[in-house]
Amino acid sequence: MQIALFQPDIPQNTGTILRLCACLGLAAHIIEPAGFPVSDRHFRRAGMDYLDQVSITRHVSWPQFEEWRAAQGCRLLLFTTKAATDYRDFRYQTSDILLFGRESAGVTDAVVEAADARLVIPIAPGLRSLNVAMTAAMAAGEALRQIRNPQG
Ligand SMILES: C[S@@+](CC[C@H](N)C(=O)[O-])C[C@H]1O[C@@H](n2cnc3c(N)ncnc32)[C@H](O)[C@@H]1O
Repeated sequence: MQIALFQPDIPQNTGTILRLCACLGLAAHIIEPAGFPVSDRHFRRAGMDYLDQVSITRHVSWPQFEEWRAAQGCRLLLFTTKAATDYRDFRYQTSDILLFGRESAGVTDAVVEAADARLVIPIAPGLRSLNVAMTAAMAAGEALRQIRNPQG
């Protein structure tokens, strides 16, 4: 199970998600451009000392990420408010990549098209969306629960 962030633009959210990845043992992927510097140096300056515990791969563009993913043969599961499938009804695999969109604008149509599945965390009617780091935590929690307890 891996986590990918599409062009993140709020560093605090990315930091929270990288910490989640470190604590849960998940690899992280950042698809650039991001709205802030994503070099190791900048993360370290921001005090993210647990960075040593997480594998972070930077992809300079969406096409380059897709090239890498094709070589890996991993499914791409897009979390989006514009999906019909409840994330609890989907069957996850260990090799899946969970993808989350940019805070300000979500993802592009090309990303929506490329995804193997589009999943939603149902929220109260009339409300826009969850925070992206909250979404990542809920998504990773459900996916890992299923993978570690396939009967459950
Ligand atoms: C703040 S939201 C983006 C809102 C953006 N205006 C849009 O139209 O997508 C940031 C990211 O969090 C994730 N997200 C937030 N709420 C979600 C939900 N209820 N279900 C699935 N994903 C969600 C999605 O990956 C989304 O791209």
